[in-house]
Amino acid sequence: SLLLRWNEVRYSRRRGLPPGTMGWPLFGETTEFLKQGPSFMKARRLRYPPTPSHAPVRAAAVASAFRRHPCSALSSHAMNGTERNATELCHAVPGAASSDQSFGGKYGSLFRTHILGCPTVVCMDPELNRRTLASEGAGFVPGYPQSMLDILGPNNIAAVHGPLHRAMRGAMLALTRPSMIRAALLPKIDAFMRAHLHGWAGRRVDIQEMTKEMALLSALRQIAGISAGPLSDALKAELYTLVLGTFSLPINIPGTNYSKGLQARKKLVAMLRQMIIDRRSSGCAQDDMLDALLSGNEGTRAKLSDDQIIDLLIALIYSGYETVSTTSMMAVKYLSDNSKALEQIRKEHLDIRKGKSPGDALDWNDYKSMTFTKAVIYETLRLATVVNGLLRKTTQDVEMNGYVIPKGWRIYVEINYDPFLYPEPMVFNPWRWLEKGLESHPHFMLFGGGSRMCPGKEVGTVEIATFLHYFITQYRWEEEGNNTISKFPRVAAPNGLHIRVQDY
Ligand code: HEM
Repeated sequence: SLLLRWNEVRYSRRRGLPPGTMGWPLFGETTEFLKQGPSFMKARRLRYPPTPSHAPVRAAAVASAFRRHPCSALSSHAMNGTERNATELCHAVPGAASSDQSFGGKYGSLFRTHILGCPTVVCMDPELNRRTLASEGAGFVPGYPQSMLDILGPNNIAAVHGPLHRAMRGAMLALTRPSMIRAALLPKIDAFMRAHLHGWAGRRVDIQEMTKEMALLSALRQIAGISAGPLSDALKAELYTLVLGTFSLPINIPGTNYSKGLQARKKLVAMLRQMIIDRRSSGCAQDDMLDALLSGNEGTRAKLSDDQIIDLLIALIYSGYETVSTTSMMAVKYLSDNSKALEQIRKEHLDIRKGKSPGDALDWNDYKSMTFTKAVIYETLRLATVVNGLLRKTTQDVEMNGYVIPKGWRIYVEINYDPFLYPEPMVFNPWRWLEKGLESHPHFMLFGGGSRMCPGKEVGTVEIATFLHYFITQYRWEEEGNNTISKFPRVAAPNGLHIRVQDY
């Protein structure tokens, strides 16, 4: 009790912090957070009253400065010190007032806690969140856990800022832009999915295992034309270990997931470096992402060094792997549990096949017509995502809603369960995406926002949609056995998700 009390008193001495509890010294409330997940947020949303009335520090001054300068019209170069200070803070006060009004002003939207080794402010106000993500450089940088930064490498896109981030992001966007998907990636994805889903009828399939393999092999094919075989098996083994390491405590003792993750990184880097050497010496063009990166073609303009290309390839594989695999697995699960949604999505895909012979591939127009499929994918992502919240780190004291968030704290941007944006947020309801144009809503953040918005959004959605197309039009299925699924902090079926598959 004394330790808990001491820890609270320690933090409550700081003026201007949002309400909240800090838990145990060092460990904070990490255990509760990891155990309870969304309920942890919900309980605190209800516990703390609306924020505007709290605004204890300089709120009025900042608000009046902001009134003189609508955020969008400001350029930081043209401002004097006071004004700049006011704008840096503007994502707090005015946004808070307006968003709390437009979102009902019913619940608290900010609270402090201590999770994942850092003092953290959890923000559940969609407008504040949007502004936080849009404010890289003005007080916020990505705040990914140390283990992730160490294992994904010094040139990882998540770890770099400024011009290097822009160069790496530019290279990645050039590889994943819609014209590339239409011309080069979709045909590869289509051919891969057909082969991957071939011959499942009559089998008991662990859909978790199959979607993992699918996401990895599909990415490897797009990146370097690698098909299933010894090389993909070796890459797979190292990647699985690397992923586990990125979600661990950064203690480098042999045997820990962190230490194994670092070893896996070393081996992956060696394999990718060899791949680059082989590709250069072979001299033949292969029309894949690696070729584009090595030649600086396809608008990847700024030529990257080999080390940067290697970390970019690791980022491409890592970012697309768990996101695509778990969403595909969970879409199958939600469709199994919801016959009305299954009927509707199946009709959409059978209609697409009507105009085609069995061997015809999906084209861009087919993908664009998959309205309900996209709704199913987004709803699945929202409810069972690997990206539950986004982390930012403050690089200076920052005001939010009139509270002062100290330099070096983390902001946890909660994106998926806002009850005003998503009424009955815990219910699987894909139709909500058809009603209000939620995808173009400014508070749609399933793929992040601002200058870190996911560059793989469209490729990832195309992969999941193509997988669902061939799965749903060829097969029906039933769940078998006692499958359990945990959704937080990672989506996983610890003993697999088994289904019995039959021809449709
Ligand atoms: C459907 C599945 C996907 C989801 C839900 C998703 C989600 C996200 C989110 C929320 C972010 C923002 C992270 C932040 O702001 O801290 C992000 C960033 C990123 N995503 Fe995705 N992603 C998906 C698929 C992909 C795919 C397939 C790729 C690769 C082709 C990819 C590559 C990246 C990269 C490289 C970043 C970092 C961007 C930067 O820092 O500039 N993602 N993703």
